[in-house]
This record gives sequence, structure tokens and C-alpha cells, in this order.
Amino acid sequence: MSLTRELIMLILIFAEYMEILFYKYQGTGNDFVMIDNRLQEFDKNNTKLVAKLCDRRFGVGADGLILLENHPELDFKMVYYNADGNESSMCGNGGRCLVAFANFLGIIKNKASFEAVDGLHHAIIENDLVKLQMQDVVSIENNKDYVYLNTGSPHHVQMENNIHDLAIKEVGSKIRYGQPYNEAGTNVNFVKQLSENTFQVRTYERGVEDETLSCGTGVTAVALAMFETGKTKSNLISLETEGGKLQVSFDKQDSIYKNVWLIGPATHVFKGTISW
Ligand SMILES: N[C@@H](CCC[C@H](N)C(=O)O)C(=O)O
Repeated sequence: MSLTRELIMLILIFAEYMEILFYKYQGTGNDFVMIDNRLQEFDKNNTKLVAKLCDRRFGVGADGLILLENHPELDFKMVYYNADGNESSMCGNGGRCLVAFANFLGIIKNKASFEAVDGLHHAIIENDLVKLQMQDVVSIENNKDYVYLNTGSPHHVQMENNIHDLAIKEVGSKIRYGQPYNEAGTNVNFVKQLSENTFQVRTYERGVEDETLSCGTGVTAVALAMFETGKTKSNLISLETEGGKLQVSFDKQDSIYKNVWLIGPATHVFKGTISW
């Protein structure tokens, strides 16, 4: 066997056993595959690989996949993919889980500053909760039957008294693909008011194309929408999702929502390796 053929054989054998070390995290049931990509080893344009890792039967199973990468000035960078394998807009629960992951890796202690697709974020870990500062929200579209706003990701918010029995996947997908959102789509949140400052939320997520147990940018959108439409006077809102409880606090100054914080638990579930 020539040296070149031996080398090719070795590469093929090695390729058979390429392994990815991953960690699984969840924040109120919104679950993520986390990969430490500080050495830039992950194949970032491999949509099929990301989708397979997120597949609940053929892979690890998750609502999304997140890469933790180096940043020249900040603690780290967040790269977020939806379960369909495509890179997407901001993920609030994912951001909170990534802060917990960075703490586990020893990159940060109880404070973090990082870059995500929608810009700079600050975060604090306090009493087992991860508090993530979200972007200011300047524009809220208050329509007759729904509110539309972008909290890092686009969100349609509508009240629904029959929230328990609602077929979220069916009704949500019609709104997500319908007018005025079309192919680019939106996430869809159904909301029921439980008290002055407590709301139940169920979310259909774009890119998962199904209901998820919780959505961080979604509950943030709900909190701001409920204040904007006068359903609450409180600037500290409790959100009850299918996967647990979150809180959102904010200040409204001159019609701009500032100092917006998403607060909740973020938990390490397990770690493992995948061969491909
Ligand atoms: N689960 C997320 C939202 C993730 C992005 C969303 N699926 C989209 O594509 O807009 C969250 O916690 O915010």
C-alpha cells in the first residue's frame, strides 16, 4: 500500500469515529443541545447534522442547538439554531441556558456579557435563577385581535380563554404561515390572564413547527404586550408556561421598553458524545 493510500485509509477510519461532545440543558422545558465550539471544530453550515442532533428519535432530541464560541471582547458568543437545522433569531431560554453552561465550563462566575444574533446581552446568575437582559423594544403593533412585536425573535400574541383545550400546533401553524407573516413566519403565543400580573402562555415555535413547553422571547413578548394593552399595570409579570414559571421585568420610558429582564431556571440535564 502506498503512503497516500494508507493516509486515506487512516482518514476514513478516523472519520468513522468522529465524535461530538455535547451537553443537554433545559429552561422551563425548552431544551437545547449545547456544544462548546471555542476551537471551531463544529461544522456550522451542516443543517442536516444540526437537525439530526435535535431529532427526538434519530438524535439527542431538542428544540434547538447552541454553540458557545469565543468573542474578542466579551465573555462568549452565542450561535443559535432551531430544531429544523437553520440558524435563527434570538432564543431567550437558550441564552439563559448558555449562561449556565458558560458558568459550568468556568468561563464566567455569576455575571456574563455576550453577543447573540440580536446584539449584546448581560446576564446574572442569582439563587439558582438565570436573569437575562433582553433588547429594548421600540415598536409594538397593537391590532384588534392580536399584538405583534419583536423581542429578539418575532412574536404574535393573542388572548385565548380556552387555552387548555386549544390545538396549538394546528391553530399556531395557520397563523405562522398565514397573512401577514407568510413564509418568514412568526412565533405564536396564546395567552390567558390568571390574575393582575400572572398570565398563562402556550407557544407555537417557528423552526420547531410545533408547540414547545416554553419560549423565553415569547413570554417576554407576552409581558410587554399585556402592559401595552392595559391588561396589567405591573412591570413585573409572572408567566406560567407548560414547562414551568418565568418572570419578566421592565421599565417603560417614553414609549420604549427598556431594562427588560427574563428570569427563570436553567438546568444541566446530561452530557454525552455522538459519533457521526
Ligand atoms: N425558544 C426560543 C425562541 C427561539 C427562536 C424561535 N424559534 C424563532 O425562530 O423565532 C426562546 O426561548 O426565545
